[in-house]
Amino acid sequence: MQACLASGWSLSPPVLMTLLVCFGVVLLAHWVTRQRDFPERDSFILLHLASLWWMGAAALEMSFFAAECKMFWASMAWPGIVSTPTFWAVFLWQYVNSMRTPLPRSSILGLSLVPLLVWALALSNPWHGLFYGAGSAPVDDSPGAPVRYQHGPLFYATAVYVYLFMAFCMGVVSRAAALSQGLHRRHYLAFVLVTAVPWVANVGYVVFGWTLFGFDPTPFSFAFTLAAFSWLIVGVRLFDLLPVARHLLLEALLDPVLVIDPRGRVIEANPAALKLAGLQQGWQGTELGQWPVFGADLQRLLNEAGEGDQERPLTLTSAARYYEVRVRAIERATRHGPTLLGHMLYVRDVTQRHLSELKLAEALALSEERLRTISNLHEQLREQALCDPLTGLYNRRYLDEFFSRELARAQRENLPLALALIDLDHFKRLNDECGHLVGDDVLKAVAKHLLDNLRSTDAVFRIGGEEFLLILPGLDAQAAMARLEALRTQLSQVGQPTRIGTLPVTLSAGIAIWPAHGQGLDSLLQAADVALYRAKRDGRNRVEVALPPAEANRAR
Ligand SMILES: Nc1nc2c(ncn2[C@@H]2O[C@H](COP(=O)(O)OP(=O)(O)OP(=O)(O)O)[C@@H](O)[C@H]2O)c(=O)[nH]1
Repeated sequence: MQACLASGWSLSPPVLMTLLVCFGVVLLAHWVTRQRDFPERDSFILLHLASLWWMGAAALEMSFFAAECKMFWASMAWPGIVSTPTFWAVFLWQYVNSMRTPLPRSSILGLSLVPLLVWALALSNPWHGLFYGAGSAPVDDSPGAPVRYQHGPLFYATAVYVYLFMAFCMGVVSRAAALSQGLHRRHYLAFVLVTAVPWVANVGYVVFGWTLFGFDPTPFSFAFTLAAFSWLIVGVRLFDLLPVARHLLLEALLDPVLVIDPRGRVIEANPAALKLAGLQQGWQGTELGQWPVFGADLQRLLNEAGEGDQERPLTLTSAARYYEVRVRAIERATRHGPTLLGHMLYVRDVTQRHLSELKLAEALALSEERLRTISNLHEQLREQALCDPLTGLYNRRYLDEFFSRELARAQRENLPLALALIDLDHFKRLNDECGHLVGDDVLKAVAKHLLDNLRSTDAVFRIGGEEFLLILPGLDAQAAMARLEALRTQLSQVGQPTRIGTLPVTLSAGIAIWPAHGQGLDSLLQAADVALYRAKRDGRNRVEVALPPAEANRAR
């Protein structure tokens, strides 16, 4: 060093410019170390330390006049030259894959082996001459003239090694740019550019002999790299804004979120998830199934989840809370299709909604029950409105509805329809002699007698005090006569039970047939009434059929 200083040196503009870039890199690296959350910080700093080394050695090479001093510092630059693309590749790989874990020391050491080996080979060049050939000499006789190097096989082997890393870097960011969209794509394209400029400068120097101020232009291209990184980091805040924003978002979420790797280990959990599990630290990398409170349940859901997004209910009986778990596969697109990187579990607390749903279902069941009661009551009311309270028989109100239906059926089926008007004989006398209550008993007994002897298609109505009406679908005069005669005979043969014992009761009846004796209810009732009158007149305890209309008119 003393000898080199003695042989002369100068701080030429290229040297000053390189030192300025070095200063900028130091400032940037310092700024990065002070950031709270800077992903891939280690590899980023190592990358810049390597480039700093490279530029420092290049600055010394440019400043010293003696050719042997220049060659010494050119050899000294090699650890930086080889480490720069190495850690550049590591940084990009971590950045593109969002790897937040720091680089292990063993990896740093392993990746430093080749740069150290190359350094040793470069420094020992005077003995083997495999790095720079004997033809390496200053370009002219001027003091401090740059050395034009004759590159040996070890130089080219190292260049290939370095270019493999650079090619890897280009591949990683180009692919990331192709697979991403919008802002992310623009960021990745910026990385493509930052990677391409030093590489192009170096390829130009090695293959085409490009030089800047007579030197390898690569260290000077770091001025561009520095400017680009400063812009990306300080201007766009690329490295801290997006990850920090994502991190803050995850922290701010009130719902628990967990990220699980393909081996079922929790690699990320937001504060809500930790709170629910009652964990604080030491959870990273632990098995999801072992997590307290919900681990086993979530693991089961995860095992059951198939392809694509799934939404599943989860009830934590211990906490009396209800959740909905969204299981989302995290995949990376590869040439051979998507590769599973893990799963994201988004656990949404739906207790409030679930309880409301339960309450709603309860209210719904209650209103259904009430509706059933109301409709039963309605039915009862209708029954009561249409039935006679004493005998339980249909009353006059239901007669119109029933008759219209039966008449329509008779018309449709072309069948006769019989009406029989029944009146108890001397009922007034019975009432007077035995009392009204006994009269009621008789009315009930007669109603029962009529009901007991009806077909399912027939109907019986109480249409007046002791007056009943039978509607007998499908019966002509003869058949109706036979039915009424049977009813009358049976009634007259047995006494009717009352509160004072059995009492003899007889009835008289008048029959009218549709369509022979009338077309509507009124005309048929009138015809039956006339026939009943005849039965009463002719001695009671009789059944009479209405006369044909022509004969009836004559009889009037
Ligand atoms: N117990 C009782 N009697 C009633 C009821 N409705 C009407 N009556 C009585 O029924 C009797 C009807 O008598 P009437 O139609 O005049 O004639 P009747 O005594 O039956 O004589 P005929 O019909 O000519 O055989 C009256 O005494 C009414 O008070 C009732 O709901 N209960």
